[in-house]
Amino acid sequence: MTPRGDIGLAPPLAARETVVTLPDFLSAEECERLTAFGESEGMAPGRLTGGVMVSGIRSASTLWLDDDTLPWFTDRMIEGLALLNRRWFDFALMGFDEGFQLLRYDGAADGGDFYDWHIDIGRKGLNASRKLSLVLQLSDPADYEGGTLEVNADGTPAAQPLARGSLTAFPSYVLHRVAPVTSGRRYSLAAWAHGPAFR
Ligand SMILES: O=C(O)CCC(=O)C(=O)O
Ligand SMILES: [Fe+2]
Repeated sequence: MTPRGDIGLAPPLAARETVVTLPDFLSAEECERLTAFGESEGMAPGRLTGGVMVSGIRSASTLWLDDDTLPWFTDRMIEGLALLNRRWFDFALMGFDEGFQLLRYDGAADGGDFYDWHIDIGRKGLNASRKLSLVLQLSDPADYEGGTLEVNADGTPAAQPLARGSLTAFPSYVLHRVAPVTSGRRYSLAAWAHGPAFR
């Protein structure tokens, strides 16, 4: 029977994956450039998500970067996104419509900064068109304890690689969290590729 419509016509992928990490996406020196930039601009502490106060969901300091803030970094992210999407996701994507969010999680023995279980797709504005989430590990894992990014795609939380400079990608409808940082300081950067609704 001849398939109707475009079913079965997806381009060849390396594999279909839910969570993919590119190790060594950035060098240690490039990670340092990003965190130093964040500190020079000032990172605002807060418990914000989607511009709304949601006390208890997230505690972290943040700074938004526009696509023209650090052009070298934007170029790298576009390259990384193209590679990830071509090889593993094959989503219809338009771009990084909301820039990039630099995050700082400060540790405390009695419960430091964290980001509790959530998905990145929201109901309103740009949050509604998020499709692929990207998380960049900017700290040396020796600099903090706790703070592991866990992704729960199949009922079991899976700890993602901590290595500095690695880039982890997963669909924005997948549950994930950052465990509380119990000592030291962890920096990361989150980005979202947007596009037309899943169908
Ligand atoms: O900091 C991280 O590792 C993840 C951040 C995150 O999940 C988010 O900003 O939506
Ligand atoms: Fe998230």
